Amino acid sequence: MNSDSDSDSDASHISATPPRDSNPPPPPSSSVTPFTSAFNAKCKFSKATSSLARTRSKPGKHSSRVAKPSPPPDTKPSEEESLPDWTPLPTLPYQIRRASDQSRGVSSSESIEMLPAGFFSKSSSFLKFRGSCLNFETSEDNRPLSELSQQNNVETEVAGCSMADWGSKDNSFIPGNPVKLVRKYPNLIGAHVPAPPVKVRKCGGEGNFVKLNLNGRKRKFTKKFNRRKYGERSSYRSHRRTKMNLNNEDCHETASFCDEDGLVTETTQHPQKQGNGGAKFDPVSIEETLSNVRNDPSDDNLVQLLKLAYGYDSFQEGQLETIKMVLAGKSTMVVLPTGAGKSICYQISAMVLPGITVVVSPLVALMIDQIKQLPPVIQGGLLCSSQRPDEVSEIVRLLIQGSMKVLFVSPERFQNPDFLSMFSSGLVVSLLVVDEAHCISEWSHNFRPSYMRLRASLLRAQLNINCILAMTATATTSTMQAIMTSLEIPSDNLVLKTTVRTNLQLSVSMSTNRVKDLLKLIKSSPIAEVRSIIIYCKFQLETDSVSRYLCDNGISAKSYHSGLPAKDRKHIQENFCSNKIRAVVATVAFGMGLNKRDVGAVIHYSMPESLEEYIQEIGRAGRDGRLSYCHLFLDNDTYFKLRSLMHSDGVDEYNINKFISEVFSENKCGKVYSMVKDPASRKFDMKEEVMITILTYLELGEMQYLRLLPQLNVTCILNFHKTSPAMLADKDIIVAEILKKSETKQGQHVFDMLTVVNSIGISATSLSNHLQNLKLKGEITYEMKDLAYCYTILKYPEDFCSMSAHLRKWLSEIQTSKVRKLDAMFDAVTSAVNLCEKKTQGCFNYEQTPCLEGKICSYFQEGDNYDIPNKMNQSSPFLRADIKVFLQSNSQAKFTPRAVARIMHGISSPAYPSTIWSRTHFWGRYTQVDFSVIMEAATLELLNFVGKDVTS
Ligand SMILES: Nc1ncnc2c1ncn2[C@@H]1O[C@H](COP(=O)(O)OP(=O)(O)OP(=O)(O)O)[C@@H](O)[C@H]1O
Repeated sequence: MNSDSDSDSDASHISATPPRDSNPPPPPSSSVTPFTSAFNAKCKFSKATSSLARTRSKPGKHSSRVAKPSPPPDTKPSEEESLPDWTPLPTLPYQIRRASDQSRGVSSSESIEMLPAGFFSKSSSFLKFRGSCLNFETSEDNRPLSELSQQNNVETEVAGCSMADWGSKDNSFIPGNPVKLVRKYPNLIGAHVPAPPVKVRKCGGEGNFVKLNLNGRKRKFTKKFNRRKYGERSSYRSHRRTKMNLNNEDCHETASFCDEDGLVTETTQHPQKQGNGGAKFDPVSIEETLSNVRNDPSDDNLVQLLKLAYGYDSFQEGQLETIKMVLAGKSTMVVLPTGAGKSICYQISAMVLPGITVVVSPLVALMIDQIKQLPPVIQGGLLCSSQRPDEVSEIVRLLIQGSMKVLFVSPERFQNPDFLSMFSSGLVVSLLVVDEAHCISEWSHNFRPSYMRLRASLLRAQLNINCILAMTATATTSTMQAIMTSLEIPSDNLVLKTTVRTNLQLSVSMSTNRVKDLLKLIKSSPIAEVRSIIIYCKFQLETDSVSRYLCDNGISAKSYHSGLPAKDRKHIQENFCSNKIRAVVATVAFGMGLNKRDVGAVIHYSMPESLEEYIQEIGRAGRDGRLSYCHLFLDNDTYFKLRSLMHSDGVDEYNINKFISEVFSENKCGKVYSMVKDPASRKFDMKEEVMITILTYLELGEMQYLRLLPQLNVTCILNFHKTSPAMLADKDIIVAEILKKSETKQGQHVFDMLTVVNSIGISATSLSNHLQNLKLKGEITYEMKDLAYCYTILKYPEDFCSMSAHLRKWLSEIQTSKVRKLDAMFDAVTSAVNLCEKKTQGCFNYEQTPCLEGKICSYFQEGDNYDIPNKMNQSSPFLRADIKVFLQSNSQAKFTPRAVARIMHGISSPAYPSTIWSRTHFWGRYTQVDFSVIMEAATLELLNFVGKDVTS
C-alpha cells in the first residue's frame, strides 16, 4: 500500500481484509506490453496539464478546455502536491455522485510538432537492378565489397556467409574453406568449430499441405544428418547428467563493453555474403539464370539462381515449393519456423517477376533489417512517415524507372491517398507479401487493426494485385484460416512445416528466486559456455534490474526496451551482434527480425503471454543450426500480473455507444472530422488501441461507415513575422481564411486545421504544405498540437445500440482469446514441469523438449478450443465487503463495474490512472480472483449504491 494512502483519514483504511502487503503493486509503468506502454504514456500525460478539446469545437478550444482536477480516491492532496488534472469521467450507468464541477479550463502545455505528411526515406544501393532489362550497374555508392563487410556488423556478415565458409580458428569467414557438415557442437564461447549449414527436414512429397510434426518421438529422419542431429540431444542429456551443476559459481565472464558508435542505415548495402566457396557475385551469370528461370522455373534453374545470388547449395524445407507456387501466380500461405528462411521465398520471386514486390511489414526496424539482408541483385527501399520529401521522391523515382524491385511499407500506408495513387498511375505490382501475416487475425497473439486493410478485395481494387504471399512463423489453425480467408488464399496453397526448429532444446523450471536462479543457470554448463544470450523479461524495470544484477556478478549484459532512446537501442543491438555484449536483457521489443545466427541461448526470465510469443522469442536462438538452449523460469506472480493486464483493453457497451455517438454526432458528406486522441481516451475510458480498432472496424468491417485519413495534429498556433496578418491575407486566400477562423491569444493566432480545411475545401496535406512554405519564406512560425484521428463519414449507422452490442461482443471475444492464450502458455509450461517430474514423456532433468513440443504441437494444430485450466480463484469471502468499503470511501467518484474490477486488479485505465488510484490500498488486492467474478460483485455493490443515491 502506498504510504500516502496509509494516512487516509476517510473510511478507505477500513476494509474487510487486511492489506495484502505493505507495498503497492509494482507500477505497471514498467511493463512493455503495448497496453502498458500506453499506460505509461497516460501516467505521464496525467501529470501534465491536459487539453480536453475536441476538434469540432471552435478554434482554440483544444487548448482552452481542460479536465477538472481529480479528487484523489483515498487522500486529500496537500496544496503543494501537484495532482494530475481530474479527467471528465464518462457519464456512467452506475453513478454514485456527480463531481461538482468538471469544466474548469486550463490550456495545454503540450505541443507536438507536426511532420509534413508523406515523408520518405532515402534508399541507396551500390548495385542497381533494372527489373525489366536486367542490367547491372555499379552506382556511385559502390565500394569494395570487403570495405562494406567491415562496415557492417557481424550480424550482417554472419548472416551472409555460407556456413561452409566458417572454418578458421576464430570462426572468421574464409572463402572456400569447406567444413564437415556434422552438427556436433552447440553455440559455445570459443568453441572453435564451424557451424554446419542449416538443414531441416525435406518436404518429402507431402504436397502443399504438410501436417505439423512436432513430436520428437514420431519424427521421421530422411537424412543421416538429421538423425545425428537428434541423437545429439541424447548425448547432450548424458553430458548434462554428469555436468549440470546449477551451483557452480566459479565461471566468470570477461567480455568487455565497447562504446564505439555503430551505424545502421536504411540503405541496401550488401556485404560480400552468401558465400559458396567465396563465389563472387556475378551479375551476368545471374542475369542469364534469371532469364532461364523465367522460361522454365524448374528446380534446377531455381537452385542455380539460389547458388549465384546467395551462395547456398540447396533450398531449405518449404522454400522451393513456395517460390514455385508464387512464380505460377498462386497466392500462397507459408507457415515456417522462425529462422527457416522465409525471406528468400519472396526475394527470389521478386527477382524473377517483372513488376515490383511490395512487402508489408509491421515495424520499421523490421523493414530496415530486411533491406539490409537483401542480396546485391535486389534493390529495396521503404516508405515510412518519418522520411523527408526528397527521400520520398527518390524512392518513387526508382520505383517508376524500374530500378527498385522491393518496396517495404507498413499496413497504415494503405490509407495514404498519395501512396495509392502511385499504383493507379501505372506502377505494376507483381507480388504483395504480407510479413507477420498473423497480425491480420484477431485470433492471433498480435492482432493489428491496420492489417485489416490488407483484405484481398481491397488490395485488388487499390493496387490491382493478383498474387499474395502471406508469411508467418506462428499461426494456429484458426489464425491460418482467418488469414487465408481475408487474403483469399485457396486452402491448397498452404506450405506448413514444423513450428519449432529441431536444434532448440527447451526447458522450464519453477522459480521462487528468479534472479538468483538465472545467474546460476548462466554460470553453469552448458550456458556458461554460450557466447550470446538473450534474456526476455516482461517489464521494463525488470530488464534494468536484471541486467544490473548480472553485470554486478560478472556477466556483461545490457537492458533493452522500448523506453530507451532509439539511438541507445541501436547501439545495444549492434554491440550484441558484434559480440561486445554477451547478454541482452530485453522485453519483447528486442528480437523481431534479429538474425544473429549464433545466439546460443534464449532465457525467459518472465513467461511470455502466449505460445506464439514464446516460439517467436526462442526462434532467435540457434539460427545457425547448432544446438541451442531455451530455458523458461516459471513463477505464479508473473502469471497473475499478466492475467490482470489482459483486462486492460476491455471496454463496456455503454462507452462504445457513447464513442460511436460522438464519431457520428454530425453527418455532412465530404466533411473531414476529427477526434483528439488523448481527451477522447479519457472521456470514454478507452485506450488508443481500442479506439483505433473500433474506427478501423467502422471503416473495414462488414459495412463501410467511414474512411479513416492519416492522423493529424489539429490545433495550430501561428505567429506572423515579416508581413502583417492583414496584408498577407490580402495576397493569400488561405491566410485570409485562417484569420477568419482563428482566435487571437497574446498575439498568437490559434485555429483548428480541419475547420480551415473544410471551409476552403483543400486537403489537410495541402494546408500543411502551405504553412510549411510560408515558414520557409520567413513569414510565419507555427506549432501544432492535439493529435487526432481524422475521418470522413460515408454512411450514417441506423442503430447505434445494436452496433455497440456487436462491437462489444467482438472486442470481448478478442480479449477472451488473449486470456486463453496466456492460460494455454501457462498450462503448457506447468504441465511440462509436472510431467517431467514424473519422467513419463522422455524428458530428463532440465530438458523438457518432448513435453513442450507435444503441447505446442497440439496447440497449433487444434487451437485453443479446449478446456484450458487456469489458476484464478472463482470467489473470495471478503470481496463484496471490500468493494463496499472502497465505494463508500470514494463516494465522490463514479465507477463502472469494470473500473472497480480494474482497481482491484491494479490495472490503470485512461480514466482511472494508477497515478491516482494506486493510492487506495485496494489497488491490486484481488489479482488472484477472476476478473469477471470481481465485475459481478462490483455490479451488485454499485446497484446498492445507486439505490441509496436515488433514495437519499
Ligand atoms: N537455403 C538456405 N540455405 C542456408 N541458409 C539459408 C537458406 N535460406 C535462408 N537461409 C538463411 O537462414 C537465415 C534465416 O532466414 P530468414 O531471416 O529469412 O528467416 P525467417 O524464416 O524469415 O525467420 P523469422 O521468422 O525469425 O524472421 C538467414 O541467415 C538466411 O540467410
